[in-house]
Amino acid sequence: MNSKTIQMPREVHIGPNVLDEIGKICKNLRLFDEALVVSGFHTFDVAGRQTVDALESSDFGVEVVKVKDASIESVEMVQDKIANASVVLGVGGGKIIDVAKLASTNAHSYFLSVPTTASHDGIASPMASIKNDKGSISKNANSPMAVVADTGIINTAPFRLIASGCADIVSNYTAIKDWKLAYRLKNEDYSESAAALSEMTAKLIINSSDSIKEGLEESARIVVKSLFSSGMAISIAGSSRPASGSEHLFSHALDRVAKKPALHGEQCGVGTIMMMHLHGGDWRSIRNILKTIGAPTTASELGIDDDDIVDALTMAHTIRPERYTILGDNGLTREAAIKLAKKTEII
Ligand SMILES: NC(=O)C1=CN([C@@H]2O[C@H](COP(=O)(O)OP(=O)(O)OC[C@H]3O[C@@H](n4cnc5c(N)ncnc54)[C@H](OP(=O)(O)O)[C@@H]3O)[C@@H](O)[C@H]2O)C=CC1
Ligand SMILES: O=C(CO)COP(=O)(O)O
Ligand SMILES: [Zn+2]
Repeated sequence: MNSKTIQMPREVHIGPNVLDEIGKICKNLRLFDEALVVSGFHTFDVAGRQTVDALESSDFGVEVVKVKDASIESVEMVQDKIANASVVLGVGGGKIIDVAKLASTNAHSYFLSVPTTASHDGIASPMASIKNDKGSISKNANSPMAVVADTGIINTAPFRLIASGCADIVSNYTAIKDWKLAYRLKNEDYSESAAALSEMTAKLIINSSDSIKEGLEESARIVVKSLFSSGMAISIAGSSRPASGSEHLFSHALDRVAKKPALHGEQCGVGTIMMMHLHGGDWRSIRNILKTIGAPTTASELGIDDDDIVDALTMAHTIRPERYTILGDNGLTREAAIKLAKKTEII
């Protein structure tokens, strides 16, 4: 049997005010001297500056780089700044964490994931989703050495971001159905334990959906823990398969065609409703869960034109042709896409 390596974070720090401890956390991990903080144009004010202050008070020299998008150019820009840094800290949402994760992997530097929101399950995963002119590619990267999730900060993020994180997890349901299909039809590698963990995480969010409320620190904690365990499913699989199927291809396609795309998890949630219908599953219950969480369930709630939904449905299968899903090798015809989006009341 072939050997396999599974990477997991070494430490997870979660709770209010853990960000103030980040200097000590780095030192306990035997990281010293120079640190590079990668953050976003909003998230620097939310948590980046506080990260710099905490590191400086533990005697780190700190450089800061702000990133706008999750492109390969951003990864290269960050990589160029790493030079002497013993550790790279990604402080922000999904795109910041992905860029810092991949740049630190390429530069053989350690990486700490410091999420400012619970909007995506890349917080602890060993993958980075990088956008290019074809949509999105999933690149292997090192898992973070540690995750420092300050639920006091995450809790103050707009609730829309937390609801989006829940929808990203709900999408595990169709991702697993697609994965099983690819296993049966294409003999693709499949991991029972990764699939079970991914589905269990989605169930956990559904069972907690009534208690996920705006402004509750406990809600932020539940969602972060679920995103973390979804990331662990990705670690076990060694690919994003357990958390990304046809619904994610639809979201990546929307990122290309929509004038103003919505949040990643929001788009994946709407995609899950439609892909569950294609799988012959209970799409209405997926829609009800998303509604309970407060995530969008229609094109207009996403702020996306009906035509863009249909275009994204017809091109989704082209985004990662190697990832077989319910969309098959040829995808949906325009007529089938319109029928699907209407039947599920997305448009
Ligand atoms: N690697 C993996 O395994 C995975 C990767 N992903 C990827 O993650 C990305 C989605 O992440 P997501 O976080 O939704 O999107 P973004 O990283 O684009 O963040 C969305 C917006 O939220 C802002 N923001 C973040 N935190 C706060 C806060 N506390 N208060 C106010 N604003 C805040 C960001 O600000 P700013 O402008 O400062 O960035 C940004 O404007 C996608 O690119 C997706 O492909 C998703 C799942 C798994
Ligand atoms: O978003 C992800 C899992 O939620 C990662 O998936 P992708 O590989 O499709 O970018
Ligand atoms: Zn996702």
